[in-house]
Amino acid sequence: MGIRRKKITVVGAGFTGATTALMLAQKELGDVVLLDIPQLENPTKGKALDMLEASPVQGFDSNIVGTSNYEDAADSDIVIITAGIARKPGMSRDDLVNTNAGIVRSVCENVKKYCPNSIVIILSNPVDAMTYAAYQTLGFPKNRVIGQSGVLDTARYCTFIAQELGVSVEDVRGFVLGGHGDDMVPLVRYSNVGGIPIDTLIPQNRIEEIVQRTRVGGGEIVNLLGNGSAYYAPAASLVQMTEAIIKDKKRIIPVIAYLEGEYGYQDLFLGVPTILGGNGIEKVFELELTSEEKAALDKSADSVRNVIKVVQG
Ligand SMILES: NC(=O)C1=CN([C@@H]2O[C@H](COP(=O)(O)OP(=O)(O)OC[C@H]3O[C@@H](n4cnc5c(N)ncnc54)[C@H](O)[C@@H]3O)[C@@H](O)[C@H]2O)C=CC1
Ligand SMILES: O=C([O-])CC(=O)C(=O)O
Repeated sequence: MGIRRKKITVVGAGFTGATTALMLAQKELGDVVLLDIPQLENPTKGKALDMLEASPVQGFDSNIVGTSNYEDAADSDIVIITAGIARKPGMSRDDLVNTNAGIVRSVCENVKKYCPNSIVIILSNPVDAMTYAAYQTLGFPKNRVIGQSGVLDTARYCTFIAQELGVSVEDVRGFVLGGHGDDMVPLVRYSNVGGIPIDTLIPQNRIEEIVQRTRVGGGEIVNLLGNGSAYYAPAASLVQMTEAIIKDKKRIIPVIAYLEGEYGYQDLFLGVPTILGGNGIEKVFELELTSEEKAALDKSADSVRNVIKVVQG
């Protein structure tokens, strides 16, 4: 039996989906299927072919096809869902809930049918609630249904810390807990540069500004773009998660995971630190939190629960 390349389907060929497809192929993580609605079949095929024609220049051997037919996605190892509408200035992510819940559910019906053994990563917003909707529709075990927020939120946080200190982004460590909304919880106590705690290097008022800028980091980009939301850093985040799974790297990454008692929460999807490997979410770390940190996480969990209630009907 030959060794088969991994197959990765990206549903939604818009800004985030197309960027993700190209980055996945450039890293040769597998063959990529880019899938959008039938009305956009030709543009989707065109994007995929254009990416493929970059492969001789950049020297990557991943195949990329565009389609609107789930048969082309059959038996994918990983499915990344970016389908849905994005917010515009003045909107919150939660304003997208009804439209995107319908889209995510219809996509997941197909994923369940054509890719029953896949690991599914959800990006569509409001992502904590969309991951919940996907989990309900897919009926997959919880380790195989994963939402993306923590990698992106942490990336923003680490960017701002590196800028503040004028140090390499490679040496910044930290992470963000909670829902993908304005009350997410960057954990300052667990943040360091080259092992040196940031609160010994950055004054408290500047740390607070960095935390606040991180919380509204998505909105900052939405306001600058004017007609859509971020896609380069979101795509890079999806690729990091995909790589951790495909290479079974067992990376410690904050992702949106289904909680059944962890941190005291039941039947909730929320951003928490996990081990991400070949089986998807292999472990959820339950950190000791101070009473202040726990209160902030409770507030974020309450916001997520309110949006989940909408998808629960
Ligand atoms: N969780 C996160 O950190 C982030 C989430 N997002 C979210 O990701 C989503 C996509 O964002 P963009 O790519 O910028 O939007 P976009 O509008 O550029 O692309 C969305 C694509 O989904 C497609 N689509 C709609 N219904 C579909 C269906 N039933 N099947 C297949 N494809 C379908 C559309 O035709 C469109 O091409 C938005 O909901 C956005 O809010 C974006 C960035 C970060
Ligand atoms: O802000 C948005 O609507 C898109 C998103 O989730 C992000 O960039 O964090």
